[in-house]
Amino acid sequence: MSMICHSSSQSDFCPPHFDEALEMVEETHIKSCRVEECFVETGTDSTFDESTAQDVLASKYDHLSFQSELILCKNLIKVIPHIPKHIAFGCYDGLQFLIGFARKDIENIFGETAKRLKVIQGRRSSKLCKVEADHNYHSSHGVIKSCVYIDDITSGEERMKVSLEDGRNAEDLPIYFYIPNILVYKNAYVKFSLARISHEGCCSHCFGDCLTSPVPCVCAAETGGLFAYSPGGLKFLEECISLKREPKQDHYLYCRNCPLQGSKNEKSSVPCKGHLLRKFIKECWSKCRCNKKCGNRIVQQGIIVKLQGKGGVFELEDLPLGAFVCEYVGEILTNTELHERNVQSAGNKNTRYQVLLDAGWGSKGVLKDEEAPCLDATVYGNVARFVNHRCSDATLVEIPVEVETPDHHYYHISLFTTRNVTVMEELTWDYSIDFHDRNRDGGHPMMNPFHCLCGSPFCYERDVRLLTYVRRRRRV
Ligand SMILES: C[S@@+](CC[C@H](N)C(=O)[O-])C[C@H]1O[C@@H](n2cnc3c(N)ncnc32)[C@H](O)[C@@H]1O
Repeated sequence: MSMICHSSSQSDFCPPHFDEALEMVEETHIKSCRVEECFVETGTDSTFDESTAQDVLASKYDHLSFQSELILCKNLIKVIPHIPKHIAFGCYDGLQFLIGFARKDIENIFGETAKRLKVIQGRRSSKLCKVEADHNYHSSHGVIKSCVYIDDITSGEERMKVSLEDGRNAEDLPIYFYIPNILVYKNAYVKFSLARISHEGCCSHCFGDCLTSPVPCVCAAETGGLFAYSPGGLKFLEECISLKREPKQDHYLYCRNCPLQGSKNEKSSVPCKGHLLRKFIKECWSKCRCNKKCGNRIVQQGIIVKLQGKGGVFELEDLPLGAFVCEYVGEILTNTELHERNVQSAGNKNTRYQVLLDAGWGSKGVLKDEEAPCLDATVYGNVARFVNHRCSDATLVEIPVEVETPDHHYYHISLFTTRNVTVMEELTWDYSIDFHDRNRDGGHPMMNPFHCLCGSPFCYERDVRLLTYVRRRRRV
């Protein structure tokens, strides 16, 4: 792992403190892989010789009492007179820093020295966030693959930081804005507002924590009198998982003018492929009388687990079966608006991150296109937009969760673990793609078609490839 700190457009920039760097590495990497050596390389984009560079370094770190650290970790610091500009563009008075953590012997390096380093207190105002490099960098410790590292993609919007490492060049990264909660775009109509409170479906007589109440409250009615978040609720969760993995024909609703097929074809003659009708969770909310800390308020609290984006989303701590990971957040828009948006961006090969909120169509009927709400996380979204697809045995399952309204047309797509997940396991979600569809977007026209690389033994596309192969062989 490497980190380059740069001062571009930061007037308050100050170089990172060692303990901050160590803390960050501990948070993001030590749990997942053995960090075995810590080294610091400093350099300039000017032509300082080694001793001048060292002097400059010492003077720049003077106000951070870095000099003492410099002595302490003399054997860890290597001064290279010149770090190429493209590795660390932007610099601190011509001085650049590359702090690296390589693998060797964790005990030797993170033993005494690290302990002492951690004791040194310094200013913590440096922005230890973006690692940006255009090319692989040949440091004295080997090739450090260039990557973009963002310490917190949520910019403090979530309670937990979510870091991101991406092997692409900074300019190749898709532009998006992090939002922790759903935002409504233009015409979408979501039937709830504080001004329109009715007590329908909320526990207006409860107090304290509903989970400890001897009688299940009104909100638990949706889950058959069982709180999904209580230990007994695991049964409910398992039902949700098997409904998703082994749906029966009668779990599907087939509509006459399917908005999903209509969004692909101007004049839809393609029959509906069916909308899987799901089980809902209803959370207590502000309209209820229970305490804000009531155990039946989980999704609305936001992310509380440690996540990292790295070509997918990874878990930085062990999680039990049924843990809430995150909500799929995006812009809410009507199916008509989404269709218009897709027509305008036709030809644009960027990944789309769109989902139709159709989990409750059976109970309330099918909405017209200009009413049916969809989620689009392409430009505005949260960490869930980075979750990759895995066929069948994905580590996450989506469950519709009602918070503000018992109306099944608007809900929160909430991702829960389908089993115990260990640290640094990839979190995946079955997008419900029909890989048998020759157009490759039949089952999920709101996502770009792709060839599945999930590697699951139950990979749907592998089955399709196998079938095609067998058919071809038979023809020969
Ligand atoms: C919601 S995004 C997932 C995050 C994406 N990997 C990223 O970094 O932005 C969906 C896209 O990721 C890629 N993807 C996700 N799961 C995949 C899989 N199992 N096999 C191949 N590509 C996948 C596809 O390009 C898909 O359109």
